[in-house]
Amino acid sequence: MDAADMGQDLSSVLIPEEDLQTKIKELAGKIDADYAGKDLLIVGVLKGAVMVMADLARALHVPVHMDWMAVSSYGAGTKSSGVVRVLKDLDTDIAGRHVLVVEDIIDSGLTLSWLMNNLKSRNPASVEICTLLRKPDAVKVPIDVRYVGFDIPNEFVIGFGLDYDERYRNLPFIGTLAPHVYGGE
Ligand SMILES: O=P(O)(O)OC[C@H]1O[C@H](OP(=O)(O)OP(=O)(O)O)[C@H](O)[C@@H]1O
Ligand SMILES: Nc1nc2[nH]cnc2c(=O)[nH]1
Ligand SMILES: [Mg+2]
Repeated sequence: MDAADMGQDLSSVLIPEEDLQTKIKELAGKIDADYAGKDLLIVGVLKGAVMVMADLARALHVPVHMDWMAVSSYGAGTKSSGVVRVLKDLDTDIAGRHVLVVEDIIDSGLTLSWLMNNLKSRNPASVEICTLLRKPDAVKVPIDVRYVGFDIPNEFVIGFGLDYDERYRNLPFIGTLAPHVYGGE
């Protein structure tokens, strides 16, 4: 599916595919430098982080282990419920490990704030965050983020892993959804 196929659902392309790929390679370069000589576990937060995790992992040169957690706080809406549900836990014991959490977006920050507390209680050697997108104007809880791709405006975005009611995750770019799709103005 491309922008043309989306017809009237898409309001605009916010970040084109090429810019996403360039940025992910840049982030991978920083991570490679910071974790040289270390044993790194990258943890993707399902489902949104699937695309960034897959592309980031392939752009990294340091050896990595990969694991996944599935958490959800948005359900079918465009607002965080604030209640984080763990749908799948890690398979890995992270005690003593260097962990890098990979996310698609920090919006209110509620998901990652909860997740970081949860992961820190398991005594990793270190735990840091890499997020492709962040909405500075929407953050409700301060989060210490080591790697950020793009700071974006406070609009509901879709594509590159991000869904609206489970649709649009497969778009190769980040777009904004036309308000009529989710009942806005
Ligand atoms: O900073 P926050 O306001 O907490 O929002 C960010 C979270 O919301 C989305 O996940 P969602 O709960 O929609 O699940 P999904 O990844 O399966 O789509 C996104 O992937 C982040 O995990
Ligand atoms: N699809 C999507 N999911 C989100 N979860 C938190 N913020 C967003 C957003 O802007 N878009
Ligand atoms: Mg998510």
